Amino acid sequence: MKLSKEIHKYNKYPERVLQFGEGNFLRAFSDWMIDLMNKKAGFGSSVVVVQPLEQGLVDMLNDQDGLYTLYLNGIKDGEAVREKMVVEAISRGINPYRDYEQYKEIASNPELRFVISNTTEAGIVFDEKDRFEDKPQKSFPGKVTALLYERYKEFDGAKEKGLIFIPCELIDKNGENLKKAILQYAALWKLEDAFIRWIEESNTFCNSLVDRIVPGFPKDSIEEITKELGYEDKLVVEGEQFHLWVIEGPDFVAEEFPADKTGLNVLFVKDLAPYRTRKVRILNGAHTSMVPVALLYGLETVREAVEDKLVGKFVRETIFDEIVPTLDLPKEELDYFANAVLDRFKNPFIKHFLTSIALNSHSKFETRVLPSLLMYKDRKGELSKKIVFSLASLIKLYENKANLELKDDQEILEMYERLWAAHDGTEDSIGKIVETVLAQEKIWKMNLNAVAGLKEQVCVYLKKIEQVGMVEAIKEVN
Ligand SMILES: NC(=O)c1ccc[n+]([C@@H]2O[C@H](COP(=O)([O-])OP(=O)(O)OC[C@H]3O[C@@H](n4cnc5c(N)ncnc54)[C@H](O)[C@@H]3O)[C@@H](O)[C@H]2O)c1
Ligand SMILES: O=P(O)(O)OC[C@@H](O)[C@@H](O)[C@H](O)[C@H](O)CO
Repeated sequence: MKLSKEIHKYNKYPERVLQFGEGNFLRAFSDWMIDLMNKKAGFGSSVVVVQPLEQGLVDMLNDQDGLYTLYLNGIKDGEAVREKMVVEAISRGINPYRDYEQYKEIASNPELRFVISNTTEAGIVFDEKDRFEDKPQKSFPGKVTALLYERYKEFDGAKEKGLIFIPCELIDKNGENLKKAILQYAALWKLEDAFIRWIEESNTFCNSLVDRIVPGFPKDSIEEITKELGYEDKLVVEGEQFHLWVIEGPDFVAEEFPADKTGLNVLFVKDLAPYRTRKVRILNGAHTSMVPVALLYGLETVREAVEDKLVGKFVRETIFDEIVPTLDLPKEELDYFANAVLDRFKNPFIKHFLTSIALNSHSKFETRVLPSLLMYKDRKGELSKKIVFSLASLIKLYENKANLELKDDQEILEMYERLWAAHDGTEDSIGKIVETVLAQEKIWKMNLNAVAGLKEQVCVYLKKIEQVGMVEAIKEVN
């Protein structure tokens, strides 16, 4: 028996929320919150989900009438808990590549008010190849611009039909960047000035920062879970208990989106920059910098990494000695956050695979780790050893990318292919590999060979890893 409305009755509300992205994160985060807001704060809104890519999960979602089971595992009020619930927020999913008319009709729903998205770091982009006539446009902002134009025409530019955007992509100023891309499309497609004014004046683009560890589908334990549930659910999603959503926007957003009235950890603020920097540098920075080291060490999950004697020490010292000193918030606050993050990493109920965090490691290293390396050098006048060691490990990790099925930008994968194939084991050859990787301005937004001493230090560590393997090499920096 599969999960569906036949076995789980639920209320559908007007579709007031449009969601781009049907991935694990939103289903374990904002959809869960909207479900609670419907049940506890009279929000009265269903979510219509649009699949941003041609391939995706909306068929599966529709097959289960928008329902899925969420497990929230972790520590709540000091107690270990494993809660499960069926999330009822989603009314249906649409694949705009197949059902464009259905997608277009969303624009003329007078009750629509919010747009939530998570299209990964790659999603909020302007692609000048997108054309107005495309059905649909390739990029997420292209699709939204076309939809907004439909809405603008349908309601004659009525001010109250503007939408509130709360993007969840983990990029700086996600709301502002989405708006910028939409305005670029409006200009590219030569849409009228009045439409551009309507975007500017009647639509609201909030920046937001999300935080919840969501490992996703529990592939390891799905058989037991199915037995426990008594029904089949192809969209089970697992996340931790901890959650934080920081939303930067005008006051009326908090009134209209009553997440903070339901005991949820949702903050409406005027400036989210400090929250973002703290989270991205400490939590995501620790994740990204531990991945190559822990994988080469032979570990599989985040928990194993922080609980291992040597790798755990490496992770803690990276955070407290090399990341925290580069941040500007009060030290006690940073230490408190960092300790809480380490506790979250040790969550015994969550299996967070290092290989899943490894996806696109290079762009993550650039945004989440490199700023700490550069700031540390600036402030202390020397290199942060552990972060540099992590960079050397990253280069080594990509030698055997096929073993771990590492996914990254194709150009990056091809570069490593060439570099490692030409490697003859000599110091010169290591130097060549390191110099070439550090020179990739497309990845690092600068030539890292310009950082004094960096190339030499990466070479030293890479050579050590080559010679003695990670289990011994990590002792160099511990
Ligand atoms: N999983 C977590 O713990 C977590 C926590 C906070 C933030 N995030 C953010 O969420 C993202 C991953 O989401 P997920 O965990 O739901 O993964 P997922 O693979 O389940 O979902 C990814 C979603 O992004 C869409 N997408 C992917 N590439 C796209 C592109 N180029 N254009 C438009 N849409 C695109 C997919 O269609 C899908 O809906 C990451 O970028 C991460 O920063 C994840
Ligand atoms: O989701 P990614 O792949 O961008 O990054 C991996 C993790 O660092 C990330 O998912 C964190 O668990 C999350 O950002 C916690 O809020």
